Amino acid sequence: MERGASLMTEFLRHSGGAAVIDGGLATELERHGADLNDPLWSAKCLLTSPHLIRARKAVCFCISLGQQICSELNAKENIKMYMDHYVWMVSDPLSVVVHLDYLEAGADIIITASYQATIQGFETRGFSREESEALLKKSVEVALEARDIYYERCSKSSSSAVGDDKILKRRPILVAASVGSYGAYLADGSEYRIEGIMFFLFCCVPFSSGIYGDAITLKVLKDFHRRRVQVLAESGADLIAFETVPNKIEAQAYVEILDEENISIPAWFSFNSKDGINVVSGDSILEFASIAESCKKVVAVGINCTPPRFIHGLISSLSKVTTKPILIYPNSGESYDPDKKEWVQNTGVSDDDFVSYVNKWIEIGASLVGGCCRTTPDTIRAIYRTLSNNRLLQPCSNLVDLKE
Ligand SMILES: C[S+](C)CC[C@H](N)C(=O)O
Ligand SMILES: N[C@@H](CCS)C(=O)O
Ligand SMILES: [Zn+2]
Repeated sequence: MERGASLMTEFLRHSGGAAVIDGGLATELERHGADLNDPLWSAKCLLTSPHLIRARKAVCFCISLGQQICSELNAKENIKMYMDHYVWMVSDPLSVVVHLDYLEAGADIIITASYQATIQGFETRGFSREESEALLKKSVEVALEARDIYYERCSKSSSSAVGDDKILKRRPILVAASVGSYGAYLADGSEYRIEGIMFFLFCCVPFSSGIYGDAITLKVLKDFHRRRVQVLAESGADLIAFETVPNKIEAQAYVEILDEENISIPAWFSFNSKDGINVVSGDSILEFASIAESCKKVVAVGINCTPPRFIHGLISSLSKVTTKPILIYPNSGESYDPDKKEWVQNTGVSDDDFVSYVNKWIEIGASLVGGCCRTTPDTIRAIYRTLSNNRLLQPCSNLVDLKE
């Protein structure tokens, strides 16, 4: 069996046959006060990292002076102890907080803040190629750091759950490096809405979302994504999450990159739908699924950022054509206004309604369930509880055990 395929099979086995994906990252960052009205959207939070990394070095220096526990004394444990206290200050605090909130809500998989992080997008903001690649890596480092802190909290906790509803249970946790589509880079919501308008110089060209116009060929998409995927694959993430894929040409580009570039970690493919029948561009789900099916490195296929009411039908369609585990992480059902970069509130479903569907989704074939935009740690906690009542959790201390 391919190493990647066995990773997901083993992960699901240890998770009792069903695993929990985290919830919306960007919208949760916003709920904590981040202003993401920016072409980089959630990736804007990564821009703080260069000076924060420098701050981390400064803290080590101060500690070494004051406590004489610098590296020449080889007192790494002491440094680590002090670092634990400073980690909130010296890391990208908001992303760590959000990843940790999801882990403590029961998520088995956390997805990095790289959805709208692209080398091209960072370069437009004046970063060099090297800095842009470092920012991509930073998105994974932040998630890995959150996982480490989480495991440490689990070790310190005497029970698997504490009074304030935090789930502190040592279990296999995967870090999935998000790759948003070319449409996400365009930052006009074109990966999400059906119709859009693109302006080229003085002419106005209507296009179907996800098609991007004739100039954006398979080759252009491969060239656009190649280096980003390579960097994320070498960053320490466990898998790549190709998310909110709006059309089959982009799925094909991803498959070819995975196959041609010797990408060392597996991936999942997740499309979104506005009608419950096709992917956003109007391409058929069956074609999308067959592209994913053709690639051994793709270890799960599914649907994200799609209203919950469409999920049942989409799982039924997918389950007829895929042999891979099916993942679903719907949004709250609210609509997105791409021009204002805002969600239209009160158009979605409550957490109770969302969670009431979960067992049915599992029953008809989903194996990985979480939430996308406008879902919160509360949504994920409710999913965890629902699934915990049904799944048979098998003891496994961490991913290292899992890989062995
Ligand atoms: C899936 S949509 C909500 C993501 C945000 C979009 N790419 C934008 O920049 O507005
Ligand atoms: N992983 C991304 C998906 C956006 S559709 C996020 O949660 O922000
Ligand atoms: Zn979303």
